[in-house]
Amino acid sequence: MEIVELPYNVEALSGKLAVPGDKSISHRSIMFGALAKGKTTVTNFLFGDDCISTMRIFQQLGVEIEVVEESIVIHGNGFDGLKEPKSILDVGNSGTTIRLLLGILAGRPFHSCIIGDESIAKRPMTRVTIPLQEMGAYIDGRQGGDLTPLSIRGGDLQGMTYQLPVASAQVKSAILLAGIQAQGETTVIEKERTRDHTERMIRHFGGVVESNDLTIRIPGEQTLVGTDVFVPGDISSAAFWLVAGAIVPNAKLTLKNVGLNETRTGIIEAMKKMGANITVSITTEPNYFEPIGNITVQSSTLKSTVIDGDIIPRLIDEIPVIALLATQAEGTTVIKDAEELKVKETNRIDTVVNELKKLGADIEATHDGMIIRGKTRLHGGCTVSSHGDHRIGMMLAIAALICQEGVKLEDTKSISISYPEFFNDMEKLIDQ
Ligand SMILES: O=C(O)C1=C[C@@H](OP(=O)(O)O)[C@@H](O)[C@H](O)C1
Ligand SMILES: C=C(OP(=O)(O)O)C(=O)O
Repeated sequence: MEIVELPYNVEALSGKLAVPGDKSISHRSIMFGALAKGKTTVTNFLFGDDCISTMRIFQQLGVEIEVVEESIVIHGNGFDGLKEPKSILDVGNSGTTIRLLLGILAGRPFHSCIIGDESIAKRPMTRVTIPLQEMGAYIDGRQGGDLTPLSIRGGDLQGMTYQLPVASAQVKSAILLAGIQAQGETTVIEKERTRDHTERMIRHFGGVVESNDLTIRIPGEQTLVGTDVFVPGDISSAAFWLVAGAIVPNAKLTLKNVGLNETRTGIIEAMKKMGANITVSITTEPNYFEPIGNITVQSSTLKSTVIDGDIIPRLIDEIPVIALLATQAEGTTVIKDAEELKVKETNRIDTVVNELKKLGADIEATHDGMIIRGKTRLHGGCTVSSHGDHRIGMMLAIAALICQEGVKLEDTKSISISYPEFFNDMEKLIDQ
């Protein structure tokens, strides 16, 4: 297993950086490009392992997808353009790929087998397979269709009304992707607002979907039309530099062209509440389908906070790095209502708590989050592990920047899931 010696005791960070394309939007750009009729060109696509898994799967489903210079060109032939795959579809480590794919395949009249890696094999799928079966798809898998390997044969879908039992954009999106192919209308009622990239992308590809607070309605049997997509920078990747900028002394960083969709900007609100010195400016035209802008962060004096309730889905993937931020805030920070962390790439409550403790943090796990007492000096002088979870690996690499002694990071390969250039970008910010 690869072990990397991380930079530590860093005294300054500076520079401007364009973080890689948004992972959620990159997945969807391939999917919608494949389902639309005509040509779609995607620029600033994230060439991370998860999005490459999505691209390969749609190629296996018979869609012509080419990489032209740094862009992706997709020649979609509509929903009927998807063909029965001759081999198993492997989603790798990607929860977004498997759950949205199930929604798409639910309406296709053929059989597919789906597998993923060891982490995917533990992640719950009945949250999507139950509603999709109710709409008319045939799905089976280990433990009553909850775990991979899964097999699916799409059916003639009927629209339905479904109240989401969990706040999950992946579940919402799977049902919308089935609903857009079904007979009649489908209504999804969310528990809390989650990222709305699927809804925005349906409209961007000429489709119809109505959202009113927590209720989303989609008419069935729609046709989508190919279009161009510029993928905004990923705020979930920018999050690592936002926290680095706030906790490293003498830091001033600007992150350019970051997606600022309000269903994703919880981290900016939480950091501001903690006293972080952050400024944001939107740079896109008001009618672009996703808002984009620049964020500047500087070294900050931080205070503790409570993070709970409906902000959780708006910063769910940033909680590991927010926990690190809280170790540098004066007082006790409480993160709750975040049980969903247990079913990510790892159980992120346990991995965050165990790994940050090794570095000297005062942090404890609760049933739905964590409690962090600050401000602590992180000592380092040990080996930590990503446990194969990209967000844990990057959070630990940022933690090392403020450690007194060297830190070794085990299992760094996972970082290429969402941020293949992470260590190069880190070097740029330390060097300048
Ligand atoms: O729809 C998406 O692109 C995602 C939704 C979230 O998952 P859940 O829907 O399981 O909350 C998030 O954690 C994941 O990284 C990406
Ligand atoms: C949870 C994540 O992704 P996914 O669910 O797509 O594996 C993530 O990127 O943090």
